[in-house]
Parts: sequence; C-alpha cells; structure tokens
Amino acid sequence: MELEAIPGVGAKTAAALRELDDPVATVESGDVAAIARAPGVNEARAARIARGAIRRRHGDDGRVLATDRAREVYREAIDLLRERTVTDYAAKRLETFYPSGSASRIEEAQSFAAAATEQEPDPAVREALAGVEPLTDPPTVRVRDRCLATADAETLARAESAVPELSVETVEEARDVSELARSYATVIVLDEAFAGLDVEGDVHVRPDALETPAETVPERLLAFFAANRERLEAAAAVHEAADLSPAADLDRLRDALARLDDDGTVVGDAELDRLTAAVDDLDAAVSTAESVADDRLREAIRERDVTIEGTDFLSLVEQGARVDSLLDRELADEYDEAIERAREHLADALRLEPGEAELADRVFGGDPSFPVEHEESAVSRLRTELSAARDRRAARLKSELASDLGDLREPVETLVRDALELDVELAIARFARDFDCVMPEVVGPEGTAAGDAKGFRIEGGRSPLLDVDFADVEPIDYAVSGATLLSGVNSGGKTSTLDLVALVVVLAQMGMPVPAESATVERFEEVHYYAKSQGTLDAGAFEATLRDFGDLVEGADGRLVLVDELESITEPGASAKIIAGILEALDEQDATAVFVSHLAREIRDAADFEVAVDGIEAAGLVDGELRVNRSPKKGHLARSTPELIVEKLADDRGGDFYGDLLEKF
Ligand SMILES: Nc1ncnc2c1ncn2[C@@H]1O[C@H](COP(=O)(O)OP(=O)(O)OP(=O)(O)O)[C@@H](O)[C@H]1O
Repeated sequence: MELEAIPGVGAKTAAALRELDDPVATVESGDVAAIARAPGVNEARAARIARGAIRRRHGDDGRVLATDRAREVYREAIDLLRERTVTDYAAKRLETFYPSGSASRIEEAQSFAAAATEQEPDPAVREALAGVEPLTDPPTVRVRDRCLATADAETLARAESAVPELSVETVEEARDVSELARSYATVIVLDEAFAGLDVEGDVHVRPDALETPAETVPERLLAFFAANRERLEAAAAVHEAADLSPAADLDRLRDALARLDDDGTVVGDAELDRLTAAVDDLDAAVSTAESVADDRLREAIRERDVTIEGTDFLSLVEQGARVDSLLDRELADEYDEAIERAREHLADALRLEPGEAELADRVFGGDPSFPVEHEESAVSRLRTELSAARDRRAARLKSELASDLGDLREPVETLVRDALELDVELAIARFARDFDCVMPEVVGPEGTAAGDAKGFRIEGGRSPLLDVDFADVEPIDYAVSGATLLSGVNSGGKTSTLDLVALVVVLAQMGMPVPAESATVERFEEVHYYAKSQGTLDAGAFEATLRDFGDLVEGADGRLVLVDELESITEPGASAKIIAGILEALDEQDATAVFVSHLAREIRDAADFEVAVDGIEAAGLVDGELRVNRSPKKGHLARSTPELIVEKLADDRGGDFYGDLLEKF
C-alpha cells in the first residue's frame, strides 16, 4: 500500500512515516504511540493517520459528522470515553474510533468494544496502569572502548548507520588493525578477508557484527531496558493485577532488570564489585600497607638492642649513609616480617585472588628501607591487570545480560502494548457500566428481516450529557422513521431528546455501546444536527442558512437530520412555511428527520403531505411545576405551556374569558 493512499497523508507526512521500521504495518496497526514515533508526528496527528488508515481499509469516506453540532456530539462522546482512561495512550487511541458509514468498520469496532465491555474494571489494575507508557528509545550511547573496522567504503557507511554507538575505522591491512588494538580495548573487524588475523589485543573478525547488535553493542539493549524500567515494571504489574497472560516471561524480565543499573551497567555481580573496588582502593590500600609495615618495623626496632660495629658507625656518621643498610643485616627477619604484613594487608584489603596476589607481592620487597617504600611499577602493573579483569568481567556480564534481554526485546513491546490496550478496553467497560449501556443493533439501509431498518428506535435511553445527575435522568423511548415534527412544552426535554438521538447514533456508528436498554439504528451516511440558533438571523445569515438546507435536501440518501427550533431564524409565519417545505423535500428523499418546533400545528397546516407529529406531553401542572412525560408520544401534537396555563386558569377561576381563550388553542 502507498502511504499517500491514506486519507490525510500527504507527501511530507508519508516521508516522515517512512522513517518508521515497518511504516505500513505500523500505520495499519492503529498503534497511535508507534505511529507517533515518526519524526514530527504528534499523537493527535498519529490518531488521525490511524483513523485515515481504517477509513481506507473499509472504503469509508468519513462523511458521517456533517455539521458542527454533530461534530460536537462526537467530541462529547469521545470525552466521556477518554475521561475513563488512565494513560495518555488510551486517550489518544480512543480517537481512532469515529462514527463510520461502513458496515465492516462498525462491525470490527463493535467486536472490539463488545469484548472490552466484558472486562472487569478493577482499582488495582487502574493503579498499576498509572505507570505504563509507550516504550521510549533512549538517546544513542557512545561506546568509546570498542570500534568497528573495515576496508570497504560501503560496509563503512552501513556500519555507521547500523551502529552509531561505535566509531567505524578504515583499515587496509593487519598493521592498521593492530594499531587500532592499541587505542581500543576491543576491535571488531567486519571483513571476512581478515579471518585468521593474528594481532595482539582483543580483536575479533565478525562479518555478521552488524546483524547481531546485541553482541556488538550490548549497551544499546541495556540502555533501552534501563530507560524503560519503570514502564516495564508497571506493565508487568498490570498483567498480574488483571490476570492477563503476559507476552514476556515476567520472572525473567524482573530478574534481568534487577541486574541492570539505571545507567545501563550491570549490578549485583560480586566479582565485578570486587574488581571495581580493588582498582578504586588500590592506592589507599598500598599506603595503608606501608603504614602497617612501618608500624611493625618501628615496634621491632624499639624492642631490640642493635649493636653497630665501629666501622659502620663511622661510615654512618662520615658519609651520611642511610640507616637502611643496617636493616638488612641486623633486622632482616623483622624487615621480612613487616613486608609480609604489608603484602597480607594489601591482599586482604583488596580481596585479591591468588594470581593477583602474586603481582601484589611485588609491590613490596625491593631494597630494605625505613619507612617502607612500595614499588611504583608493580603497583601500576597490578592496576593494569585489575582494570583489565574488571573491564573483561563487565563486558562479559553486559553481553550475557544483553543476550538475556535480547530475547525479551520484542515480547516487551507486546507486553506494554497489551497493558495500554487494556486501558482502552477498560475505559469502554467503565463507560458502559457508568451509563448502563447496551450494544446497539446497527442495520443497513437494505433493512432487517423485520423490515424496520429505517431511522432509529431507542428504548430506555438516558443521556449522560444532561445537566442533571445521571441517576436522576429519566429514561426515554423514542423511535422515528421518516420526517417528523417533535412538539412539546417548554423545558419538556425536546433538545435533550435530540441530543440523546444524536449521541446514540454517533456512538452506535463508532461501534460503541449506547446508554439505553435497547437500540436499533440505521447505518446513516450523514448525520446533520442543527442546534437552536441564538435569535432571529439578519438577512445575510438567514439566506446562508436557507442555502445550507437547500444543499441538504438535494443530497444523497441515508441521512439523519436533527433540527432544533429552526423557527427562531425568522418570523413565525415564514418559518412555518420554510420548515414545511424542508420536511416535504426530506420526506421525498426518505431521510430520517426530527424537527423540534413550537410551530408544529402551523407547519402541519402549511405542509402538502401528512407530517408526522410527536409530542412531549405535560401530564399537567402540579404546584406550578410542569409534570412531564419525557418520552415523546407518537402521532401526538403536544399541548404547549401557554395552553396548559390557560386551561389551569379556566379550571381554577371559571368565567368566560379563560374558557374562550382555551377554545382558541
Ligand atoms: N430525560 C430527562 N431526565 C431528567 N431531566 C431531563 C430530561 N430531559 C430534560 N430534562 C431536564 O429538563 C431540562 C430542559 O430540557 P430541554 O432543554 O431539553 O427542554 P426543551 O423541551 O428543549 O426546552 P425548550 O422548549 O425551552 O427549548 C434539562 O435541562 C434537564 O434538566
């Protein structure tokens, strides 16, 4: 597939997406976080791209949300879902659900949502989810003690891009390699031609080095796992709390992470700790060992009577000869013992192994002296040996750990993704529970066996968008097919009914559960919802609105048109005629339409066809308050609020005036 074939993806975005490992599969996966790894693509854009890919796959031209108010209702629906996520990922991922006109897309989303609603929202899972984020790629670590070498320019370019962590050096012949081996602890030669090379130093000929990065640069994997430690631990905790089967072995993962320090080095190895401490403490230990020997000698000298021959004494006095020469002769045993003590101290303090201790022995034992002096070259040799052993150990541990982690690299991607996807599912599950939702039936225009596919039918619908607590929302039953007027008393719930219908249709076509006891909706191609206009329009705005409706009635099939009090755009007489005309045109088109209006009677009179009128009926006035039956009554022109009040006055007060007035209604 060409990336540019995705709606909304131009040449620039396609170029950015091509930087991803497997651009097409990533875009098709709907994994918003993975798509957002493309340079310059943020998560909101990634969600749009994922949506575009879904639309392309289902041949869906995405026209369902046809007006501002329809788009607003979608936003409100998405917000209700997003509020129930824990992770940013899930919030963004939910944006890939959109009201679709494609049966296959709705079916696909419905099966995801249906499985999601089976999930049990559990506070422990929610808590664990708080730490989960998409895995991050840490910045490239520079490794300075190792290099790659090749004689081939093409291999050099390939190596530089495949292993940016290491320097890549050009070599012509064995001598160049041997020179490199003097500057780098390890040299990896990439050319087969150098096989069998015999040079001093840690030199390997590995033509496959670029294909096995875990071996070549274990630091990369270690840095990746170190940077993602918390996310991985959180994802593991999510799997345990939710009893999900993990894509990666969690014990192995935890064990590997426990061996890894935050800076990507290996911890918890006693031998490495010993060698590191030995190198670090070497100078201090040598100096303490000297003191130990000096103390020992001082004590011995203090306790001994030393006899000096006259010639010695003379030479001491005349030539300023050092007293050290006497040590050898007179205090040889004591001196040896002191040196032995110094050696023992050094070996103990640095916890040296026998081989190393042999080297350490050479630090003391040169010409006798007091105070005792160490042999600097022996210290330096010991330091070199210990450092090399430490580095070898560290490198071995790194590659062992990297090889353990290498097996986990792919599975942890799935582990984290599964945890994040669970958050998406749990948000849908919570939404469904919080609003007592049901999975609606979405039927094609071709109809059901029962033949009632047109329009919508909602039973026990309760809108979560109302300004009252959800617990206090009264359930509504409402079904419409064809063009209908909805009449009713003031504040009876007409606008709220339109909102409910729009929300149920939008959610249903997103493939989501809807807040109702049961619902069947036609799969609409377009949803046109017009909110109540704020007062009478001036001539220009009125003309523009009329043109909107002109376009609307000329359009295609499969439309749901919801209009709230269109009459307020102009004076009542004209409004009634205009609305009647629009309804007529919509009726001819077989569109489903609900027009809320206080002019239902006038519109019906002005229309050339039998307009269906439904009504939200007031059961009456109780203590000055309207008692309303919120479910619209089919085929019923509801009495208006003024009519109800006149009726009440006629009943209460009697007399001709109110009676006559009542008759005018
Ligand atoms: N199903 C319901 N359950 C509980 N309360 C509701 C319900 N429907 C509407 N209401 C309450 O009634 C108020 C008025 O509803 P709404 O604005 O939909 O009425 P309306 O008939 O469109 O009014 P108007 O004729 O003034 O435009 C809402 O703000 C809400 O508080």
